[in-house]
Amino acid sequence: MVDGVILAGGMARRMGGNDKGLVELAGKPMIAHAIDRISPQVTQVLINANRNQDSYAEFGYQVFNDNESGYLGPLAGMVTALAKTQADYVMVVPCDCPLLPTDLFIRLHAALVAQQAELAVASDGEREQPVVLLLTPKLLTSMQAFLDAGNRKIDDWYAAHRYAVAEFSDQPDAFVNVNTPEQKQRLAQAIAR
Ligand SMILES: Nc1nc2c(ncn2[C@@H]2O[C@H](COP(=O)(O)OP(=O)(O)OP(=O)(O)O)[C@@H](O)[C@H]2O)c(=O)[nH]1
Repeated sequence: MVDGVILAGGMARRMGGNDKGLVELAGKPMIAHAIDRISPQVTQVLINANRNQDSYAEFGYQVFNDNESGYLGPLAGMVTALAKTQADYVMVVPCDCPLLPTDLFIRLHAALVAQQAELAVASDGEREQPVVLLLTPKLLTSMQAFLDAGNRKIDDWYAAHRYAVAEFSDQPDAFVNVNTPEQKQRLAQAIAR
């Protein structure tokens, strides 16, 4: 079993505070693009959101918040997901990457197994994508302790583990990420072409 967790719990300051997952891109809310890419690959989709939960629930999937006071960053969403999952794996993706690979799970899993790793992270060939991870529930204790100690940087957390890297250099746009209204407009134009 694989839970696909879509992180939509940020403040989206660069988007002017508009809830990024609900902002429209090419005719549908941004998170709907991630759902379309991820849902065929996982057993169930879970949405991690800290506001507008009723709107997120309309997509038909379970919605959960960070269970922490304040916005502590994506790690807080991941910790909560690992604490509640019943699945063998949790695949985490952000809500603001509309072109995620349709073979994301299979390749993260293959890398994890081949490299006998504890987790796998995606890379675009140049940079690791710290919010695109394949995790197992065993990692909860370590992630919770890292967060409780005041740490927030995901790559610092996983660097202390045996981690595999799955490269997607064959899909150069896979992790194109939308943070600002200008980036959103550029991507909408590219999708329309
Ligand atoms: N659960 C949760 N997810 C978060 C939090 N902060 C960011 N994220 C998610 O992590 C991913 C990357 O977030 P960023 O773009 O760095 O942060 P953001 O808050 O969405 O946007 P900015 O405020 O413009 O930096 C997105 O999917 C966010 O929804 C948080 O405090 N909790």
